[in-house]
Amino acid sequence: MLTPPPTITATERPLVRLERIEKSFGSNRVIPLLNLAIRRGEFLTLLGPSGCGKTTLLRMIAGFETPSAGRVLLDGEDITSLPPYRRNVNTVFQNYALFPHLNVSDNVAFGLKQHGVAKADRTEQVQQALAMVQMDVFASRKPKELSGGQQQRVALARAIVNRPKVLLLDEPLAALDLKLRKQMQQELKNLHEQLGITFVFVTHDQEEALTMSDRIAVMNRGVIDQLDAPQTVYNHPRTRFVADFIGENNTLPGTFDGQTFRRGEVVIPVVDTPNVAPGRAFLFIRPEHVVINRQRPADTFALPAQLTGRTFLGNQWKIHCTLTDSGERIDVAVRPDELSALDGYETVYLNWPVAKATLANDQ
Ligand SMILES: Nc1ncnc2c1ncn2[C@@H]1O[C@H](COP(=O)(O)OP(=O)(O)OP(=O)(O)O)[C@@H](O)[C@H]1O
Repeated sequence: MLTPPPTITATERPLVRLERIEKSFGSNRVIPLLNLAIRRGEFLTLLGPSGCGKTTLLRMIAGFETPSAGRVLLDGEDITSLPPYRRNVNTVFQNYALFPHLNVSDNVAFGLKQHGVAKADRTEQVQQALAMVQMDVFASRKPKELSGGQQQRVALARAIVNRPKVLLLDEPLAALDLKLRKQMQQELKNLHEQLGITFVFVTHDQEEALTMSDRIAVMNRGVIDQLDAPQTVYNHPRTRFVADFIGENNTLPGTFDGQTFRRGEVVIPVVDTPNVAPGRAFLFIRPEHVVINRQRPADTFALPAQLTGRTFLGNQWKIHCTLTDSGERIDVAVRPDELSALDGYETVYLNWPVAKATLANDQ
């Protein structure tokens, strides 16, 4: 007997759905064809290099841009042609965009006033929102009397005060210095947990994406190459672009025969090969997973290599190796206390735990 399909409950239905979205500016096709389902309550990050279309995508959810084709759905409702103020979403921008002539409270109250919320309710909601971002003590200051981090907190309070269904964040921390940025990352995560609303966060900073997100959509020229949890994106990159963009990876070209990966004479066992077609393929292995053997191991594969250089990185050294067969470079991360064991060796044999490598066809 066939098992009946699972019933989709309201909580499982995606909160935001982008259906067959396309976007061009004149002849510049920024988003060729994109589908994306954003889960209710998740912290989703759009990650990718400058110009890949992250902001354009976010602005289409916000309503500041109209797709050239396709639909935007919020909670099942088609909002494609609704103006921003009629959508139950708010945006926080990199440059804060506060009204300079209004004090902190009035900045946060502005939207509520526009929507006709009564004064007493307004005061209470503003107070609550400011308290959530620890800015209640600055309620009567003007934006120019605040630091960048404080202004961004006010912008956040303004965006959450009416409890939108989705909070869109367009590189909100990019203008802050590193220390403050780290602190605000944590605060944003806390805010997300407290509010329980859906966050869609844009960044080109992979570390920020890895630490903050429930899921990351890695974008490459308007295409989502991979949409997964941070650990999956990091440990199992599905394309060469993702492997290069997230953290550091050694990339080795070769041939996949359906079971093993071959480079000339060397046969390398692989296990992480979902959707990899036989033929030309790339193996990705992180520097921290490569093992330098001084003798050729008898029981497993090994790639002969020369040690050609080293770079000090504080808590680790990066050892640069050149593969004997091809001249390609492989970097290996070692701890400082492991370094002296390599002295005097020029030819070594590289391998790695089979499960640590990922394979992909070039895309
Ligand atoms: N209003 C516009 N008119 C014309 N071209 C635009 C417009 N907005 C964006 N673009 C183009 O669309 C492409 C994607 O831009 P977008 O701002 O979405 O990228 P991004 O990934 O957010 O980059 P960044 O990290 O630099 O902000 C770029 O080539 C950009 O020049």
